[in-house]
Amino acid sequence: MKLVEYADRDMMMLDLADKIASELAMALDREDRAALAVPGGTTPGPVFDALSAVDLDWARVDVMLTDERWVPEDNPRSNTALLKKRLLTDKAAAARLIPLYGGTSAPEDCLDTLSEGIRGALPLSVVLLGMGEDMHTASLFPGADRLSDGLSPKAPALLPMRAPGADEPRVTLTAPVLNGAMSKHLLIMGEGKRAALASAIDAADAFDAPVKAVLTDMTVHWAA
Ligand SMILES: O=C1O[C@H](COP(=O)(O)O)[C@@H](O)[C@H](O)[C@H]1O
Repeated sequence: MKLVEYADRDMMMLDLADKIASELAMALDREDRAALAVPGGTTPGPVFDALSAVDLDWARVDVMLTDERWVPEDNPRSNTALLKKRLLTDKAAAARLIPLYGGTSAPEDCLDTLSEGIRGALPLSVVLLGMGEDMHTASLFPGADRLSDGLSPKAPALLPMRAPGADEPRVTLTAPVLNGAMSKHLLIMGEGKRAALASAIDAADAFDAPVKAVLTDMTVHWAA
């Protein structure tokens, strides 16, 4: 794992967007298509704003979330709504969205269809992850009902996840899919998350600190 500390948050967002854009461009030089997975939540919006304006052959890029809260797009907690509003706009509007929400009452009811779409886009060229102060990443939460399945090297690409720390059912890309990305970035801000990262590094295993499962070869981007 490599930790990059930035003097300020704005600089971090712009630098990170630039890095992701060049990694996608390199992937498109090698392959017909590139795949980018990004988090939801409160942190990545400014990276999305910067990325969406980048000149790239977006029509050859598949974009998916690392995880989704099982809520419709008109719910303010919808990660898909954030993605559509802040990333899949401007030049990046030409990218193909691989959905992680299927509109059924439970994720299990359309898991096969969603998984099929994801499998067709793998492996990921670039993954950008977020992290909560509870050390969850994507929707791999401490204490989640299927955490052990999600951390397994034999995990399917996508799993439903329910956890005491999550307000609603989730779906999440699993550890092997996240770790299979050619390039991995973790974006965190503030002292609380910096301390959480340190705790995860020191943790005995990933069950109490799921982000630990994806830290190998990770670049962590942090600003106070
Ligand atoms: O619930 C989620 O939380 C994490 C962290 O979100 P943040 O608001 O602290 O940035 C996020 O990475 C994940 O995609 C999201 O579903």
